[in-house]
Amino acid sequence: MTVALVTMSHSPLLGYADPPAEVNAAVQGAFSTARAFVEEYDPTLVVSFAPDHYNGFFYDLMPPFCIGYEALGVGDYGTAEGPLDVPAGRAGELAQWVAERDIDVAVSRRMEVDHGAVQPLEILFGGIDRVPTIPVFVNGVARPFVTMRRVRRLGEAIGGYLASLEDERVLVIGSGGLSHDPPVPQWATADDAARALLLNGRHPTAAARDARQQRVIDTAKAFAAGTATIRDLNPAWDTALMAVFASGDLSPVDAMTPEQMAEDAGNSAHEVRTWVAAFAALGAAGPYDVTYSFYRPIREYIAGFGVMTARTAG
Ligand SMILES: O=C(O)/C=C/c1cccc(O)c1O
Ligand SMILES: [Fe+2]
Repeated sequence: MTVALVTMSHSPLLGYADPPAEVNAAVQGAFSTARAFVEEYDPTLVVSFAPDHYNGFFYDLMPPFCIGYEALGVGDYGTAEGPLDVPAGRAGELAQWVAERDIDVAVSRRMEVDHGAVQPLEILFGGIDRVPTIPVFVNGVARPFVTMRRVRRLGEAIGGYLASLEDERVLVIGSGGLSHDPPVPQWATADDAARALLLNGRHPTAAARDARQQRVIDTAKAFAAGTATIRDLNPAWDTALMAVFASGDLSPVDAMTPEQMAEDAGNSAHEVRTWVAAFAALGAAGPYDVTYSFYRPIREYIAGFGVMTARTAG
């Protein structure tokens, strides 16, 4: 049994914004390094922890966690549309294992996933159906949020299952974060039209999707120009959290609260829950070494942009 990890920020603006060439080269270099790490490891199974941005999960039924037995990319921001290669039997075993360890997870026999889950698979594998992948939704945008301790325990429970798979080389992916505050609507401040989207905005028309995406693209341009009203990135917060992940002792995340996280690092900083779950899963399989760490605050992408790779030691 071996387990390896890639955690990475995602940004739907990757194909829509134009940062300085040097920044773009640095990000592409980080992706190349992560890709080489994955190619060398050659995983037989991927467990992808990802949030959703009101493309697959809505307030008509919003679980904190969900394991997909089948999954489809929705194709937002030009990402791949269509089925992932989900090993349904393994996904069912995983859900049972986690339930037996007192963690309540929803399951979906038809999970719809957006750029949060799809982008890392495209970057690392060149597609969403190249390697058997179990998608695990971790709510990172829709209040209320479970405690960070709970997320860590979910990761540990999943890591325990992965460690039991003698015949697999498992890669866990955590997608999202770090500090960022993109204009994803929130229930408390949304108008009626936005609330309709948050409640049940599945399968929007092309025009509705374009309008929604254009708003984010325009905000990114304004943010880079220094004229947006969204919360700024917080490199100190981001790098301190990455140091916790690298240390192997995740207990400091238990003290993090949603209120303070939003205050310090923006309303989408909750996406780091996917990193917590991924590192906790890796740590449950044994001590690990971080083999690569990249960080840049990139306003054009509305993202404190981090990439880390790690694997069980020895
Ligand atoms: O869902 C959207 O429209 C935008 C999401 C977004 C924007 C910027 C950075 C991110 O990590 C996002 O998920
Ligand atoms: Fe996101």
